[in-house]
Amino acid sequence: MMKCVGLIGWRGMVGSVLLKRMEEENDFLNIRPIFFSTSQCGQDIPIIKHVLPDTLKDAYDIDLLKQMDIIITCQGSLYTQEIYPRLKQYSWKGYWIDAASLLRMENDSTIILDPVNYGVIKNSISNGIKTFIGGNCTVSLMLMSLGGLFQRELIEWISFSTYQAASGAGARHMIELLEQMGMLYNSISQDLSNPSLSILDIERKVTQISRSDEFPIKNFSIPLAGSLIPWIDVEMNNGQTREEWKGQSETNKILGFKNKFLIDGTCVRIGSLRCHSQSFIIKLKKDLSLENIEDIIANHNDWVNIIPNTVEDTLSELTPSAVTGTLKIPIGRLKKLNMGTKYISAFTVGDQLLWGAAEPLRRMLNILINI
Ligand SMILES: NC(=O)C1=CN([C@@H]2O[C@H](COP(=O)(O)OP(=O)(O)OC[C@H]3O[C@@H](n4cnc5c(N)ncnc54)[C@H](OP(=O)(O)O)[C@@H]3O)[C@@H](O)[C@H]2O)C=CC1
Ligand SMILES: N[C@@H](CC(=O)OP(=O)(O)O)C(=O)O
Repeated sequence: MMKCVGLIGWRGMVGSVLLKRMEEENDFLNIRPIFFSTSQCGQDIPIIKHVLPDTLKDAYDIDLLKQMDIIITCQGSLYTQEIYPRLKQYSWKGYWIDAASLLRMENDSTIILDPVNYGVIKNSISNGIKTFIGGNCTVSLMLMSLGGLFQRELIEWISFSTYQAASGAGARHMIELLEQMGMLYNSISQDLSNPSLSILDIERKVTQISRSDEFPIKNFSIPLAGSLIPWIDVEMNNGQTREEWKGQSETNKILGFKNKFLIDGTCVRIGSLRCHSQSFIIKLKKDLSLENIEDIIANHNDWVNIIPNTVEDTLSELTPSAVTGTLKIPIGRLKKLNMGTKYISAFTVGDQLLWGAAEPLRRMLNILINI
């Protein structure tokens, strides 16, 4: 019999990317979906291929939620915090698949990224684990790109610098970034064709506008357009931000280890829309040739792709604008560093709403409906 799957948070940014992917891959042919909403209960469900018309159910209706074999939620940590303990209190035996970070580090949850940790996921299912959580977007994208080096345990440590898109902060932040860009352009659009003004006159005007009271900064709290923000998420007690802390802690949990891999760096918000990029300095345990390293990386999964370290290939394949909206995981700028033959650099780009959020969830759903 087809499994009854409750979908919550499908209307949001991550959830709508998830629905689109499920529709593209005909996932709805294999499940009996029930759509929930925290705010639109009673309205029609979205029109989706292979799904019969129905009305939205109340996402706080515990009696109905209890009847689901699987619940997949992209609604966020507040919803998880309210509903998950109540379901557990009622000894609900279904599977919980969640995009939110709240339960990621719990002992009875597994972080899901099956091209990287299928074995860990299978073991968890065999051991009765019922809670499967999508990883942090930056961590998942790092593992999709460097999975081969992790799998062979060739990494001594990684230092990262990230270039994270506005979408990671949520839809309202993306809108604000575009409003900031628009306001900056509108303030100088006439000046650009005025030959008597120098670029520094124009820049001064742009800077003044970005520092003025009318500049839209409600969500980011400071300008992002034309600037960057070297701080993501809350402060930890060791100087790291929580986003930086996730690099080592989530990576090790995903791979089934406790602090085996040393990973640290700086996370930075930049003005791209939905692709996170990351620059890595890696110390390897062995001196391997670049060709060997490239083979190990390229053979790890179907989405990672080595971009030759040339200007043409880098500019055409290794940018957010080339990758946005695709499942591609390009990795390039691979080279040995002056520090020694075991030190390499690499640069990767990935869509943080696909591999960084929605795709691992729909793949986990498929693993569960096939067991
Ligand atoms: N943004 C990201 O990159 C990532 C997010 N996550 C997790 O996923 C959670 C959801 O994130 P995200 O999708 O960005 O959140 P959104 O704010 O886009 O959506 C969350 C919910 O808000 C409600 N909502 C209210 N008004 C609207 C509207 N106008 N359009 C769409 N939805 C609306 C919907 O619930 P309803 O239909 O019930 O009203 C929706 O499910 C996050 O809290 C986080 O835990 C995880 C990884 C990455
Ligand atoms: N914090 C990430 C996005 C995100 O939602 O991460 P997490 O799922 O770990 O809370 C970013 O801002 O880019």
